[in-house]
Amino acid sequence: MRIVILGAGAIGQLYGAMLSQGDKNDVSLVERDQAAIDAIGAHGISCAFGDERLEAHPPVMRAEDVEGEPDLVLLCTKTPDTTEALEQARGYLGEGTYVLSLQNGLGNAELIKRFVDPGRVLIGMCTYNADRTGLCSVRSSGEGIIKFMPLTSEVSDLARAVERAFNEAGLECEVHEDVWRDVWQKAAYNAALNSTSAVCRVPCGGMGILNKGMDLCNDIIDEACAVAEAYGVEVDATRLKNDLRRKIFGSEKDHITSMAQDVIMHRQTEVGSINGAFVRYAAAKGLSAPYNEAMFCLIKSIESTYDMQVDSIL
Ligand SMILES: NC(=O)C1=CN([C@@H]2O[C@H](COP(=O)(O)OP(=O)(O)OC[C@H]3O[C@@H](n4cnc5c(N)ncnc54)[C@H](OP(=O)(O)O)[C@@H]3O)[C@@H](O)[C@H]2O)C=CC1
Ligand SMILES: CC(C)(CO)C(=O)C(=O)O
Repeated sequence: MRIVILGAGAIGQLYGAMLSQGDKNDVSLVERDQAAIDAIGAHGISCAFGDERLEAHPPVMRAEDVEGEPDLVLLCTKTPDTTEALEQARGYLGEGTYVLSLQNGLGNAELIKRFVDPGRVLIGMCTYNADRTGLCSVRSSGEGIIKFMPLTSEVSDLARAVERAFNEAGLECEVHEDVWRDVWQKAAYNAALNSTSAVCRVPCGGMGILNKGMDLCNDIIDEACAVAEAYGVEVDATRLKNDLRRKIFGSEKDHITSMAQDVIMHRQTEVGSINGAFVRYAAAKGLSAPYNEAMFCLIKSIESTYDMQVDSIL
């Protein structure tokens, strides 16, 4: 399968390195950061899974250098960059090209539908984690699952081939007719963990240190799940809260959430499509979502004051 990965950041490098193993797939990455293009071009990608290391050398380029039309475009930019990335991909989005988003947050399918027919939109979620450790290196606990669905709920041969490609690459993956419940649950999980860990600038394990931190995460989850239910999506808040507790004391303890990575690196975050989305979806049903709104306002304030923040007074 010919795959173009849009965004050679943390998760893009993880997928890129794993999917390009062997000779089954023809994988390339598209990146806008020239320093990352140069580093990956010179050294390849290095993925660390504890003491194990995987090295891979997939080609990486700018959008204008992609030749031909891939079978699959795998979106690995942050959500505020999706529109720009797909604009730049217009030249190689062919009649047969599918676009898959496993990005966090809500509203990703709506954005992709502006560029390809709904029949070629694949939407889902991923619980793998990836932390950048350099321009061309990442680390991951290596644990997780990917679930996705065709937006039209018709599971095509291509969707099955995508599922197979991920599984053969060692990334557990399932395609179903409907994974909206998983997408909303993942968004609720991120609304709690990503925003709080980003405010505190700590790895996930840091949120387990104080019961108060866990209580706040649980309140955000309860509120996000109530919004999901208002849209007819049945989510299991208790399971999510247990999952959160298990992961922040276990496999995700050292992971720095993608939103905390953004705040630490002074970048724009995905808070608008995570906590912000719950606030908007709640308002559209006449509900309020005060915990999510507070986290949204805090992260937006942090984002807009990077150049004013004080690290020391001496
Ligand atoms: N990291 C993780 O553990 C997980 C991440 N996710 C999701 O995966 C997605 C990607 O996250 P993550 O990998 O952490 O993000 P990163 O910020 O590490 O990577 C995104 C990359 O996309 C690049 N990019 C932005 N715009 C374009 C463009 N127009 N063309 C080409 N490249 C572009 C960025 O470049 P630049 O540096 O210039 O901004 C950056 O290198 C997000 O939606 C996130 O929520 C989901 C599960 C886990
Ligand atoms: C925390 C994690 C890895 C969820 O499993 C995530 O989605 C992120 O860092 O954005």
